[in-house]
Amino acid sequence: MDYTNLIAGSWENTSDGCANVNPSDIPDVIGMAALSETADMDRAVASARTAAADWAQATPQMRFDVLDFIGSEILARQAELGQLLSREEGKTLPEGIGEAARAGQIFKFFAGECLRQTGDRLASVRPGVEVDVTRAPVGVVGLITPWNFPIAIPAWKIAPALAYGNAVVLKPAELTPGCAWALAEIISRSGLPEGVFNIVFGKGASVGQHLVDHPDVDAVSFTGSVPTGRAIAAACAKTLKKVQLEMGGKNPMVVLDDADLDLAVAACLNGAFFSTGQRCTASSRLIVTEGIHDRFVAALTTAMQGLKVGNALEAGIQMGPVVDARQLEQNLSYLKIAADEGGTVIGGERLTLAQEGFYMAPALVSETSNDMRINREEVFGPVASVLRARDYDEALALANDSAFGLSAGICTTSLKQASHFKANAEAGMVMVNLPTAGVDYHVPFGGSKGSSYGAREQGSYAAEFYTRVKTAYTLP
Ligand SMILES: NC(=O)C1=CN([C@@H]2O[C@H](COP(=O)(O)OP(=O)(O)OC[C@H]3O[C@@H](n4cnc5c(N)ncnc54)[C@H](OP(=O)(O)O)[C@@H]3O)[C@@H](O)[C@H]2O)C=CC1
Ligand SMILES: O=C(O)CCC(=O)C(=O)O
Repeated sequence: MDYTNLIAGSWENTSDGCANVNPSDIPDVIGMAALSETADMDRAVASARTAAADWAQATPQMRFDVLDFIGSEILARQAELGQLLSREEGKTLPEGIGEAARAGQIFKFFAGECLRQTGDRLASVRPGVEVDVTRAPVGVVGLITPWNFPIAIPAWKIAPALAYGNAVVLKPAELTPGCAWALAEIISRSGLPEGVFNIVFGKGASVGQHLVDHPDVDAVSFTGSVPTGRAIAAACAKTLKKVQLEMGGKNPMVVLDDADLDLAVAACLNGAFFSTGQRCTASSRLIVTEGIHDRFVAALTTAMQGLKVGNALEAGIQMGPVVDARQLEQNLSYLKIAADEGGTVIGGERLTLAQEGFYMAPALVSETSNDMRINREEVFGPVASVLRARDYDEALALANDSAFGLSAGICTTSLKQASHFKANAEAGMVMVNLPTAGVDYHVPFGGSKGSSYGAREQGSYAAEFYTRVKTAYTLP
């Protein structure tokens, strides 16, 4: 399978390619993705620019029909797309199918948004003058997406971009081109005018950077690592582009003495290890009060060690492989750093299974302190650390002592403490008796502090980024 660029409505052949490797079974090469050059990106941006004006004028019905078509087809093909996703990214098949379904639902939600136009007609402070406040598309938006949600994240950027009348250039992650191409192929048959949506495969450092720097791009939405996000924000400032960044997390999950132990263990098992821990919302710091600490660590260790690790496509597997060799090395090196700094590492061995893949056992690091690197830096693997806290107040202080602020959770049966935590946790998303990861598609997503920058993604709040507010005065 060749994953080729879609520019101005044409699929383009390219000579060079980058292999799409199955992390569960390394010899399984799923396809080859175009290794584009900056000239390809120039043509994609030019195509979007040419198509942008007409799409900005498209009726709500036209936009609805396009997005509804895309959502319906993704939902109808969720099993097949989920299989491709799990094969190229390594999350388990139920997780892959669930993510594909989520992508379909996102397009359906934003199809509805096309019809829910909002605006204000106001009286002016001047007699006889009318004031209209409306939202206009931003223009050409560049979307840069990571490998860990290879269909849902492109979906939650593309769908609002199109719904609010923008033209798009997508640069998906090199590690997971298959889902991005499948999504582009559906979009190419949706009735969307040619050139409104373009996809360019290739390296972030070359074509991704070129998209960010391009003077004809009006806005950039990015999800990925902190260093790349910061560099993109700096580059966007030079050309005064709108920019939206979703980056890392070091998400705390507080477990209080009064928590339902089984529920807390289930929430932490899910939050820390499902999707191989490769979620920016993963519960990576488990902050546990004294009275439940030892029982919690023992129960979570048993549950973690019971997780069936293996080929993402096999039935019954609960944790797939790590996405690639570099990420596996990063995870293992953080476990070594944690041990060197005095933590007790449980699990986390590299695994050799029947198939050659990037496998490791999930890991818990107990007896840690919040100044250790394992608690300050994002690992992005199936690794969670445990911190002891005297009481709720200390647990909250530890939770908030982080450069990140994406998601924060608490397990408690106390309404008082749950309410206090919701109000005082320094995070964009707060979960009570639920994992820190796994969010709804119709409400805002994003964090505070070093996790996010710019307007929120998802739900109707996405309009903030994908539109510009226009104020018009009329003397009739
Ligand atoms: N918050 C999150 O959801 C995610 C966080 N991460 C974190 O980032 C670490 C590294 O993962 P990685 O995939 O390399 O993350 P990156 O931030 O490097 O990549 C994310 C996206 O940005 C692109 N990109 C890379 N460099 C540039 C650039 N200079 N200009 C424009 N686009 C660029 C990448 O392209 P390409 O892939 O082709 O290089 C990819 O599409 C992980 O270990 C994890 O800690 C990773 C993924 C998601
Ligand atoms: O937890 C989720 O549902 C979404 C996580 C996410 O967007 C990410 O890891 O990039």
